[in-house]
Amino acid sequence: MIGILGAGAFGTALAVALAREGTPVTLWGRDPEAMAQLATTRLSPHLPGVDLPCGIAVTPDLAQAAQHRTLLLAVPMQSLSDLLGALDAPLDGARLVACCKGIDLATGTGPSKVITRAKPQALPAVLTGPSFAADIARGLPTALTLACGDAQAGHDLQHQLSTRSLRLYRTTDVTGAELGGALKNVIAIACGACIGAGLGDSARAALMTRGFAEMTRLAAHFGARPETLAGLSGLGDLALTCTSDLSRNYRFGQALGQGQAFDPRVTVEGAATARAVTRLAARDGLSMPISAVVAALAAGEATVSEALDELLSRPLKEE
Ligand SMILES: NC(=O)C1=CN([C@@H]2O[C@H](COP(=O)(O)OP(=O)(O)OC[C@H]3O[C@@H](n4cnc5c(N)ncnc54)[C@H](OP(=O)(O)O)[C@@H]3O)[C@@H](O)[C@H]2O)C=CC1
Ligand SMILES: O=C(CO)COP(=O)(O)O
Repeated sequence: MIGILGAGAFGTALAVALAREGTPVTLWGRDPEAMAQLATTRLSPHLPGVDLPCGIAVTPDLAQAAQHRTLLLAVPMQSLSDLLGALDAPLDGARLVACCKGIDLATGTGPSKVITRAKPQALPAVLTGPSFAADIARGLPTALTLACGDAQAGHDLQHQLSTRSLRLYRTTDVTGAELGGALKNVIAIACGACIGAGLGDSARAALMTRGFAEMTRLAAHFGARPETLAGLSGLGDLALTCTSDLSRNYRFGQALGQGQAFDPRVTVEGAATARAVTRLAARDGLSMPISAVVAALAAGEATVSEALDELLSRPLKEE
């Protein structure tokens, strides 16, 4: 049995994929009314047209959902710490799999360190990589990365969470996997802004490539392996998110590029992560120019044309 904490798009999609293949799931959401409605209709507003299989038990009771030994944490990055704080049990030995992508603004760390800080007796892992919730819920083929510092536990989780259409690759490089997933959202905002402002596909290819260089630079600084960044959790997710209208980060960037408003209720992980990255880069003396302009753009502190000037006026250098 698996507990999924967070009944938004991703948590619900993972619940559907697992339950469809016979794994019983307890899906927890914080809004009792929404959970009661989900239990009755078996339809989630996050996944139109997808029926919840009967193997999913829906609950607003956090303690009940958290009884399982494997818990998928599917809330936005900036809410992860609050969610863990709301869990009274120490969760000794439980496998806590972060499904969020980002860097925690309060601590400047990724989800695995947030988990360890809150629940030192639990085992942290990360599930990340290129996948839209809608695709997973429809049973379309997807490949993700399961990262866990404990190789045996990672192997077990890989088998527990893989389905016929959801194929998990494993790694012990947790830092690389979580930084790839966090940073690709920042670059996706830049690419969305580029396309939204009519700067063209060539400029987007340049942003993706130089963005990938930034991702690799920051990740290497924190001890990640380059091959992890070149895998599903880095390059794979960068390619998906920088080129698809299904991405919220990309659409947020497009709205910035077009000078249009964007619904503040939509989860856009890259905005806070760009700020967190900019702080880390300033602290550690790293060059992260695209992240810096995305942080300024997202905060309304720069226009797209100012951001472009900033990037294009940098000194010419070796690739
Ligand atoms: N959607 C996707 O395609 C994918 C998403 N992800 C990642 O998954 C994570 C979650 O995204 P996603 O599910 O799409 O986001 P959604 O906006 O669809 O859902 C977020 C859910 O988290 C809940 N939530 C927010 N804050 C808290 C909190 N403090 N305590 C408890 N619950 C909370 C929300 O509850 P409420 O409704 O009550 O506000 C909502 O149900 C993100 O990090 C994202 O990057 C990863 C891969 C794919
Ligand atoms: O992480 C995702 C795809 O892998 C989802 O991207 P968005 O959060 O930008 O929608």
